[in-house]
This record gives sequence, C-alpha cells and structure tokens, in this order.
Amino acid sequence: MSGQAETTQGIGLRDVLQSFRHWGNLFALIWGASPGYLIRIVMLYLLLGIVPILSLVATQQLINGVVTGVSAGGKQALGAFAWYVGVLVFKQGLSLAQAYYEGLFQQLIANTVQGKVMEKAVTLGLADIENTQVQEQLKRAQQDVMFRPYQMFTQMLGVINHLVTLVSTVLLLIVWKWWVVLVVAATTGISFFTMLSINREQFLISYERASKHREAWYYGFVLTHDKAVKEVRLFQLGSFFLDKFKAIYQDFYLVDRRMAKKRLIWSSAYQGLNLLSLAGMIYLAVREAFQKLIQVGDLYGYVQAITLTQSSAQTVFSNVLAICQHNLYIEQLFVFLALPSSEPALRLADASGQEQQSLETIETFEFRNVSFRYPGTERDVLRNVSFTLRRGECIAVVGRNGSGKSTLAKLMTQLYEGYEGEILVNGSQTSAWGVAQLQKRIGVLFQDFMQYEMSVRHNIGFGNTLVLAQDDKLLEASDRTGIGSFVRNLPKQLNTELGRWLVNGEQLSGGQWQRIAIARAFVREADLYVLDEPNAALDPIAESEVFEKIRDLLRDRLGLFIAHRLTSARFANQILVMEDGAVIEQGTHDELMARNGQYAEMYRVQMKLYEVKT
Ligand SMILES: Nc1ncnc2c1ncn2[C@@H]1O[C@H](COP(=O)(O)OP(=O)(O)OP(=O)(O)O)[C@@H](O)[C@H]1O
Repeated sequence: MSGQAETTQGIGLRDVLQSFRHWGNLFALIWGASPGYLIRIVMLYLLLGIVPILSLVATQQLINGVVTGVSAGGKQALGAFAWYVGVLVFKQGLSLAQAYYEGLFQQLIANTVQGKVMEKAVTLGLADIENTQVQEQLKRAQQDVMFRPYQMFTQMLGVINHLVTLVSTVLLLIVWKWWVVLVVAATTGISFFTMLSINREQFLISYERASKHREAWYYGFVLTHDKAVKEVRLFQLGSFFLDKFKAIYQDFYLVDRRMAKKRLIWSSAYQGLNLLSLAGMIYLAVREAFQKLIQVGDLYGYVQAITLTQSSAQTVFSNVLAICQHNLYIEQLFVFLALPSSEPALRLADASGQEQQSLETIETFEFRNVSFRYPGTERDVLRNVSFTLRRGECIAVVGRNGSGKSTLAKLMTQLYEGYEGEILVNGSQTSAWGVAQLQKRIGVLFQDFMQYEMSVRHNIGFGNTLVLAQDDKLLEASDRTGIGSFVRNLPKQLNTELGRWLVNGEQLSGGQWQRIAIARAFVREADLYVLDEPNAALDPIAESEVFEKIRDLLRDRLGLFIAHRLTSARFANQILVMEDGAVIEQGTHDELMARNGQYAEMYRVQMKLYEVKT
C-alpha cells in the first residue's frame, strides 16, 4: 500500500511526473486490448492532424483563385475548388472511420480493465477483503479508471494530432511574422500551472471520496436489498438511510460546485487573455490587407493560421494537463493490481522452500498452542488452543458468543496466516502440504454460508465442481441432508434456480438454504469436515435427521462442528468448551458433566429451558 500512502500526503509536480512511470503498463494494457485497433486509430489521428492545414490551404487557394480567376478564365478557381472538395471528402471519411474504431476500442479497453481488476480481486485473501484500505483501493481502481485509460490514450493521440497541426500552422505564421508564434505560446503557457494545481486538488478530493462512495453504496444496498428491506420497512428506517444516502451526494455536489467555480474563474481569465491577443493579431493581418501588403486569400489564411495555432496550442496544453491528471487516477489502478495478496493458498509461503509432499488423506489434524489475532487488530481471539483430531473422531466446539469458535473454524480451513503455535496435519506443518492441497481435502459449512442466486445444481455442486454434471452425486449429497425429495419435487429438479435476485427463481426457507449449504459441504470428497452451527436454522426433526447423517458420514473421517444446542454435542468424541479465545474444558459429555464446570452449567441451563413449567 506504499503508493497509496504516498499519494495521500499531498501531490507535487514531482509526483505528477513520477506518475508517468505507469505508461509502460498502460501501453501494455491498451495494446493487449487490441493491437489492430490501436494501430488503425493512431494512423487515423495522424492523418486527421494534417487535415486542418490541407483545408486551410485549399480555402486560401479557392479565395485567391476566385479573386484572380475572373481575369484568368476561372481555370485556377476550378482547380482550387476540386482540391477543396477532395479535402472535405477525405476529412469526412477519416471522421467516420475514427468514430467506428474509437467506439469499439473504448469498449474493449474498458472490458480489459474490468477483467484485470476482477482477476486481481480473485487472488485476494479473506484478510484483504476484510481490510477497509484494500476495499477503498478496489473502489478507486474501479471508479473512474474504466474510462480513463481510453481517454488518456485519445488525449495522447490528440497531443500528437494537434502537434502536427501546430507545426504546420506555425510554419505558415513564421513566414509571415515569427514573433506572433511567441505571443501564442506565452498566452497558452500561462494557464498551465494554475490548471495543474486545480487538477491536483480535484484528484485529492476524489481520492478521499472512495470511503464515502462505499458508505453510499452500503446505504443504497440497505434500501434496495430484499434481505434488508424487511427490517427497513418494519422499523420505518427508509428515510433515515435515505437522508444519509442523499447527504453524501449533496456534499459531493457542494465540493464539486466550489471546484467548478474556481475552474470557471481561472478559465475566464485565461480565455480573456487569449481573445485579447487573438484580436490584436487579426487586426494586424487586416491592416496589412488594407494596405495591400497581402492578398485577400492570404488574409484568410493568416487569420485561420492564427486561430488554429492558438486552438491547437491550447488543446495540446489542456491534453497534457488532462494526461497528468489521468496519470494520478490510473496510478490507483496499478497500485491495486500490484497489491500483495494475503491469500494463504496463493502465497509463496505455501512452498516456503520446502519440498511439498502429496497429501493423499488427512489422518490427524492437530492444533498445538495456537494463538491468533485478526490482521490489524490488537487482541488475541484465540489463545493457546490445543487439540488433536484423528480419523474416525468428531469434535464439538461449544462456548459463549464471541469466544472464538468460528475463528477456530476459519483457521482450520486455512483462511488466515499469521497465527502463533503450530497446526499439524498428519504430524507435519501445514506448509509441508501446501494450503491448496489441504483445502481440497476439507469440506466446510460456514456460519454465514453463501446462498448462491443460481440453480440447485450450482448451489450443491460448488462444493466439488468435478461433479457439477453428475446428478446422482448431487442428489446423494442432498439426500444426506434430508432435502433430496424436496429437490426432486422442484419444478426443474437440480436445474431449478434458487433465490429471486437474478431470476424469478424458487425462494427457500432459512432451514432449506442451510441444508443445501450442508449438502455443498458433503458433496466434497473430503477427509475433514468443519461445520459451523450446522443446526442453527433446522427444526428439531431436521436437526436429528441431519445429525444422524453427519454421524454416518464422519464414522471414518475427521469432523469438527460448532454448536450452541448442546444436545447435539453429546455424540462427539470430544467436546471443547471455549471462553474468551481459550479452551477451558475438554472431554466427553459424561466427563464434562461429572466435572461440573462451565459445560455442565450451560447444559443444565439449556435443559431447564425445555422443561415444561406446570
Ligand atoms: N473478521 C474479523 N475481524 C476482526 N475481529 C473479528 C473478526 N471475526 C471475528 N472477530 C472477533 O473475534 C472474536 C471471536 O469471534 P468468533 O466469530 O470466532 O466467535 P464465536 O465464538 O464464533 O461467536 P458466535 O457464537 O457468536 O458465533 C469476537 O470478539 C469478534 O469480535
């Protein structure tokens, strides 16, 4: 994130110049989108660059031809007219081709940039996705940069194109009066640094906006997402969120208005200066025409050359300014694309210099004095946790809210690095096997499992994409969670779309979604199953059915499940009782009851809830 830190601490001319360092990457990106289109568009811009001077000379010839042609029989005038029409046709043809290629190329570049941003996002780890700075950087990368690379590219071409025009008109003017060129250069150059500073300020404003944009997105989500709308309606929170949403955009508007005013004032001053010098130079040319020092056609030519020189010089300067500004934004894209990933499965730590062994099966899984704190936080949420799980065994983890149970599940599934202590698989460090290999052998149900707005096939098959097309395996997994007959009775069975976000699919109940998610864990040919509250949304009959199946499945595998309903923990070979990140009790149900500690107390409290008071 060093690039990001640098950028926030004020931007000087040096930073602007430094931001040109990404031009190589930018060119590679644009070239990668379509080399053919790139070459064609560059050629078109170059040709368009010489059009103004061609039409200027054609008009000059035409006027002079008409003036002198009357006496010379009109031959010169006709030739000049043909030349003039030819230039018009040429220009029109180039403009049509330019519009065609530019439209398509712009789309291709935007697609390439979006693709790259998403490719990078896929490589980020859970710790990155939970990191606000990374999210903001993602937002910045996504924000304007979709259209900026193309704009920057056309502005670069615009610079080349107008430089060609500029050189040709300047040559014409030098023949007339060389110092006129200096006047044009001076007036145009004056605005450069003022505008550069305004652009810098504008960039800082949009840099800081990333977090506000995310906040606004969140309020928009709460106001429009079906999950949130229930509460929003019932608690009448609509106007509360709407006000917050509107306030953010109103603030943006006020700041933008201030900037627009500033820009207007400076641009007016600059345009005034320009007009003044233009009028002076045109006056000079008209006077010479009156004094018969130049012909009428020449007068036209010089007036055109003066305005063209001035407008081309202005365009070159404003394009250079815009490019400097785009650079700052585009840097955000490359800063994001260069972010290091915290994803353990992708990191080199996987190899860590050790020869990786192939992992056929997991036989034992051990935590040895594992302590962990989430990245960017100060508090250990796991403290010296130790346990061993062997094939054929099942561990239940119980404990109060926030005691660290789900964190334990996330560490077992190798979603985070940076823990202290050791996690051993078959007696060896996880690095000996590599995270990717380990994850392949783990089936998991997270507490906040996904509800994919896709078909049942995808919702179950994502647990093992190898069997996505194998109906028997998918149905077998759904049978394991007692949802098989429900799936068979759906309108399109496994191909029935679920949810109502993308299509008008079948919406499931909370418990049905949970069973689908458990089926997703079960369809994986895994050795170790980690289930975080598999019974949270199940009715008592479904719970007992599902636990029956879990018991069957885990008979010759390794299992760990987290449960708040302690009756389900009874069948586990071992129960871990967690409190404040530490395992405070460990043993079978009977052992823990006999010990009469926290587990026994929780169990008794729960049993009491079920007693019918008479
Ligand atoms: N992604 C995260 N980043 C930072 N802190 C986190 C994160 N997830 C959880 N925590 C913190 O870690 C602690 C343990 O959370 P965890 O989710 O593991 O508890 P739990 O025992 O599963 O709770 P529950 O029974 O409510 O599901 C909590 O104090 C929580 O605030």
